[in-house]
Amino acid sequence: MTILSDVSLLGEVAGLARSMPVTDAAAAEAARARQNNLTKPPGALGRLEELAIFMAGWQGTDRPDIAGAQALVFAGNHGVCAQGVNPFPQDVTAQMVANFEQGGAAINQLCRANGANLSVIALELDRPTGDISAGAAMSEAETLDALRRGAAAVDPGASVLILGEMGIGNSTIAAAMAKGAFGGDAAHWVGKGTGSDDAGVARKIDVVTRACVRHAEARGLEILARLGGREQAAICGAVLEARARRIPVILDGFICTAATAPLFAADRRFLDHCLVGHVSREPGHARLLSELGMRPILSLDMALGEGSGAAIALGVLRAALACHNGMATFAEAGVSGQ
Ligand SMILES: Cc1cc2ncn([C@H]3O[C@H](COP(=O)(O)O)[C@@H](O)[C@H]3O)c2cc1C
Ligand SMILES: O=C(O)c1cccnc1
Repeated sequence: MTILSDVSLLGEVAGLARSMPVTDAAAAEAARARQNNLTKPPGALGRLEELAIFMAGWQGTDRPDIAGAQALVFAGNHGVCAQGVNPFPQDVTAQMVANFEQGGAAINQLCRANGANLSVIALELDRPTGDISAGAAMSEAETLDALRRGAAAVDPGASVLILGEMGIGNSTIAAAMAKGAFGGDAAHWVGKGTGSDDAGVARKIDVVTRACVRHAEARGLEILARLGGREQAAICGAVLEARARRIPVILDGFICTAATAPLFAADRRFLDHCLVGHVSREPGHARLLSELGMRPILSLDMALGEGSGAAIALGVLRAALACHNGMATFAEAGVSGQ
């Protein structure tokens, strides 16, 4: 059973926001009180203190744990590649999935280095979604199917969930989703992706502009069906399932964050349990984070995807919780307070 088991129409997803668990204010307050008693000047661990308190609220305990970290990378292919928006050939999606399975990608190393258990889920790579500049990416049934795949992939026992994506052409999809949710010029959302030249970026801007004109009436989860893709829908499904199970989520870069924009557009409370691991070099990401009111944990000039920035941020979260759970209080250590 997942949170989506009883959902048969996309329009029903927005209604789930009403019955979602919220952060446990008492647990967060107890964690804040503990932080203020630890042997350091108040607030001296800065953002690490806020991260520990955030984890406490979602896990519902003043001593949050991070032992079972799960990383999920969803892969999909996109019909919009027919528009020449991708420097690398579409076959690279499946080739990278094989590379993930053999342990050879950046995300494999970053999960190993930061203690996350990685699974890769390929979503019908031999059947790309529709070209968003010519029609809808997915039907309602296809969207629901990918949402369910994402929800089903979440380990109910995970202490934190890292999300990532792989899909050649999906920096164009991310720009279209961000524009669909927040408006603005396509040029504000489009970037080089894997290394488009100026002509390639101009093509991406044109495609995103045309797609958003075609799908101008899309709202909420319809943005996902019309302008998104399977890995984007699976990310949304995983975010929803994690929320139902009170599992905090770390989103990755521009593409992963943009995947969740339809949830935010449907009901902004859907992303309350999500952190953003890093701000990507892709210029639309900082703009998107400002629209979402989210502050990234890291800024490392990365533009990779795969969940890479989120996996590195897991290391920061681990450091935050090591201090929170392991430090002595002033009383325990016999250190004088103020
Ligand atoms: C070898 C390789 C590994 C990757 N890992 C993530 N991406 C990233 O690049 C893609 C998006 O960029 P664009 O829209 O320009 O195609 C996505 O698959 C994303 O995850 C990769 C891309 C490549 C080429
Ligand atoms: O920020 C991202 O998610 C990103 C940017 C470029 C290429 N792939 C992913």
